[in-house]
Amino acid sequence: MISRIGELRRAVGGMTGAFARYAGWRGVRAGLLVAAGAVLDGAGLLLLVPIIGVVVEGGSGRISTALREVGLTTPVQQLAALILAFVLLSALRAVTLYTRDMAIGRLQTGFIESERNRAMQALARASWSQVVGLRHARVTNLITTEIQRLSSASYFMVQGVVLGAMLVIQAGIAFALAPGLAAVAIVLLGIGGLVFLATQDRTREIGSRLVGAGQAMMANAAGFLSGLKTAAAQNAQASFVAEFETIQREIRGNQLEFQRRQARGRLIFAIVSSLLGAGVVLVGFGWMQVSPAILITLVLVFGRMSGPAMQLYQAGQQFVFALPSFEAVRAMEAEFRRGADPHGNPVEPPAGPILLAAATYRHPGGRGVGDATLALDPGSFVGVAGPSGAGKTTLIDLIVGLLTPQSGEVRVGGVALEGDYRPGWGTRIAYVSQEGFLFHDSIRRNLTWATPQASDAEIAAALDLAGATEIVARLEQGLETVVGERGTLMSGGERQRIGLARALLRKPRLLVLDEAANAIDAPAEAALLTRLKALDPRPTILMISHREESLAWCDRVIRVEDGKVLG
Ligand SMILES: Nc1ncnc2c1ncn2[C@@H]1O[C@H](COP(=O)(O)OP(=O)(O)OP(=O)(O)O)[C@@H](O)[C@H]1O
Repeated sequence: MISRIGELRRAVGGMTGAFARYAGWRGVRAGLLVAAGAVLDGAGLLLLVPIIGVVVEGGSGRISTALREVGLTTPVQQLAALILAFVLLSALRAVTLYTRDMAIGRLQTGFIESERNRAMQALARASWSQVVGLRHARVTNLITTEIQRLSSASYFMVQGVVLGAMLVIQAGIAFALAPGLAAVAIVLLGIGGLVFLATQDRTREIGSRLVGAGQAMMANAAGFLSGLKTAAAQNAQASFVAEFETIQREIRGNQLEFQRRQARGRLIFAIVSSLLGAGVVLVGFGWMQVSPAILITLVLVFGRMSGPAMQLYQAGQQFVFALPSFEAVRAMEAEFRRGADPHGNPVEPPAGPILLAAATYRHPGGRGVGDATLALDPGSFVGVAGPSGAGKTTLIDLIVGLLTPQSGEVRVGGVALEGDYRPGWGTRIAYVSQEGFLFHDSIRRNLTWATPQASDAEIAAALDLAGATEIVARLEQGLETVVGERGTLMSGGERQRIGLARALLRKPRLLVLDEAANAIDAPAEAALLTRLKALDPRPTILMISHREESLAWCDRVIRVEDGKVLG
């Protein structure tokens, strides 16, 4: 049990530490506001003693004596003064709580934003070899659903701090009023806290299972959506739906179990706290001869404590339940950071040829490219050919700097493609894939995604070069037409031309065409390649293709076979 509590403590420490590091001095300010709110709350409660004293006993306490000394002799005068003080205190408390809640709200939303940004930055900086094996559903789930749960974890964590501060002050008041009685109640509360801790590893486990089920649900939905056409054509939707339903059942089961635990907690708490209240009245009245004003105030204090104590219990449970989301988000981030390149300022490599000297990259499993030696002059138009799985993409990934050779070297303009040169080289590359990679937005936004400053004239020139002017002219809304998810409202050839126009708009030093024109008919492709060859200045063009008639346009063709680069 000790080790389980230790593990839970470490997990709680991880999240609270992250929050504290994010909050910094703003956290100190919020903490002071929390403390001030609790103190004012306690002061309001303490003021009840003289108020009840005046009402019940006609004013015999120390405060009544002090009030008499300043000229407030009748109980009505004293009550009026005390109630005025109470109202002022309540107003001050309300203002403090407002400021506190705003400060906490800002911290909480800022924390979530920073966690989301951290995760995205880590993803953006992760090495390609890590990213390539990534389950998209996992990332999507983590940066949406799990970060949302993390948001509720941070809410309950902060709420726990606020409630804890209130309880400490109230316990202090109870202790000041009747030390013996309060000590017993406080010890019992402490035992309750320990029991709580010891039973929460199960709550955390349910939370972890929910993270797993959430990822499975996202993977199912993503798989279904990406294979929608195939599934619909083959009437195979039922298997996705069946899997989806199974995952839903698992999610519901976990959520129900958590709710059962919460409800059971509330039940036990309600019984124990009413027994405690009854015990306080009986013991205080029967044995300890506590004065009525103090006894009534004590009952009010305990009554007032039971709500926050119950909320604290529930907040603690909710926090532990959502904690695995924080752990999952941070685990993903750590995974990305492990293999990431240190990022400085991108520096463009000097002009000059691209050289590969015995560059080798082997994927897990041993396939890839070995001992590739090659020189590509600026402005050359080079074809890359070879059977499927031969290593063409791996070779290109080495040239563009997505992969770092495990041995050998890639040099651009005389410098090794390392450190700041790698991202710098990336800024001068345009990569066009077979799919065209369009996202659900207008053609204009798709075109200017990497070059937001591009003018209309530049856009028109790029569309012309890619042979896409006609395509856009045919559309009622022209450049403002939305292309659908992954460009599905356009044909394959149209997508490829828009993708190519976007690449040309970048005016790259290296243009990679990865089967980027295979959906365009042969005469149109010939016209396109003629225009590309005539570009002045011409970027180095690397064109992967399986079509011999396309490769015939190149100045030179490199053949890749079984991981070996020939020519
Ligand atoms: N991330 C990876 N992990 C493990 N093996 C990989 C990975 N990426 C590629 N491979 C393997 O390395 C070999 C070369 O792959 P590559 O994608 O470079 O081939 P290719 O010539 O571009 O093929 P295609 O023409 O089919 O696109 C293949 O056998 C492939 O299965």
